[in-house]
Amino acid sequence: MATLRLLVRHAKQVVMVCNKGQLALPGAAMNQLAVLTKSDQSSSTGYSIVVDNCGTIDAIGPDEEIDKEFSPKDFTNIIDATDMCVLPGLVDGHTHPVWAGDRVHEFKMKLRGASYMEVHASGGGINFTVRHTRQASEDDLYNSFQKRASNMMKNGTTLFEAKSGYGLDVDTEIKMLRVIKRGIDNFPIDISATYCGAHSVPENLTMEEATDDIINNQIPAIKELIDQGSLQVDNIDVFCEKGVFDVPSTSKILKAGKETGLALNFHGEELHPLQSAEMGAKLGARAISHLEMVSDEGIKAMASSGTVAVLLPTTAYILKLSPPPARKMIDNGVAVALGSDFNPNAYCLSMPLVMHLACIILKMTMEEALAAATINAAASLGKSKRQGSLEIGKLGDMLIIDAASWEHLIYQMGNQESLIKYVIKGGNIVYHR
Ligand SMILES: N=CN[C@@H](CCC(=O)O)C(=O)O
Ligand SMILES: [Zn+2]
Repeated sequence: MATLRLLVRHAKQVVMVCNKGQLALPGAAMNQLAVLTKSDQSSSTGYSIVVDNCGTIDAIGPDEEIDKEFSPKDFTNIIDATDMCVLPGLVDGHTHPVWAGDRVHEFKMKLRGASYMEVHASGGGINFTVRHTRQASEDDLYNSFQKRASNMMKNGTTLFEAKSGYGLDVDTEIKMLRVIKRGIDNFPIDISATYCGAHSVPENLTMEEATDDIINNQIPAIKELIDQGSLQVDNIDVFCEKGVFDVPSTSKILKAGKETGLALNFHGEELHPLQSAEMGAKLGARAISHLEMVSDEGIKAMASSGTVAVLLPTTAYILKLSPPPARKMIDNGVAVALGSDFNPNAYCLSMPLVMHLACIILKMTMEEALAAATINAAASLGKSKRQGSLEIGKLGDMLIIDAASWEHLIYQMGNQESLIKYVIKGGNIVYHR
């Protein structure tokens, strides 16, 4: 009877990312990754990883040491990773994966020069998707959500953040959160759920009325369903932007979410500098996304509060924005994470492509990009005690890639999923090609 779930052996490289139980890698630490590499001169056959029947990593080390302690007959599954590299499962810190109504027509408008806010102000953008999402059935939303999540998994994601926010009324927001809950209950990979009822001001309300509806109707209704166990919600989000929710309204909504037990994780400083990073840091936000326009003071405030910066290179790419100052953030000691920002404006489900874009557009090193897409993204979701690195005591969430070194996952521009041989969640093989 096998007492252990998985043995991966003979790996050429094991990228642990960190090996001292760090909960995040801020600033310069993002460049110091823990990597085990078999040297060509060594007589060793490579590195092994042992995952127990609870899905936890029990041992990592040279094959010869692991072979002394464990026997192949102890394992349900054994993977021969000769000439392959093992990395932690990727973590996507920011996605909008539940919606109906794609916006391919807006891509055309933007190519002709329309800005994101011009499209938004003319009734397109988020509000276009809201109209379609309100009409869609929960089953239809779930089916498309499932396809998107499975695409993320094939691209190496083992944990992702998923937002509501295309409902903007209590019934549709709850419908979206129910779709996410079905995903949490049924998908093999993990999901951190975010309530984002303040993603846009609904067409029939003012910002003040929308703020009031969120605080006095939506949050209490969602709290009741969380308490009954029919919803699971981890974070609260607001799109804090000129013409959407201003800083005082954002702060009120975030405080109401915090009182309900939700972690603060919001959109800030994307198109206009509003000092929302300073406000978020003061409120103890766990993460702020976008930050294209963050000020030096905002960066310092986030470094001191330990607020993770979730950067989204797909947005800067597709909207031709000046990118967020990633270098300045890292130089000032901020923990930078990455997200795909998958949404009908930025249709990207691949974290390897996001890491590639982070290197080119945000001028990050490959080490920084990997730290940002693993341990720091896990920290942005409060999950880094168990996820985001390959260490004893953490979950056996990993990728095995068929490449000469881990950097190939970032270096290749597109089609990186062809390198991914196995995606493993808690020691279970959830995808194999
Ligand atoms: N900026 C706000 N929200 C999304 C876009 C959502 C949409 O356009 O549908 C973002 O993070 O990029
Ligand atoms: Zn977003």
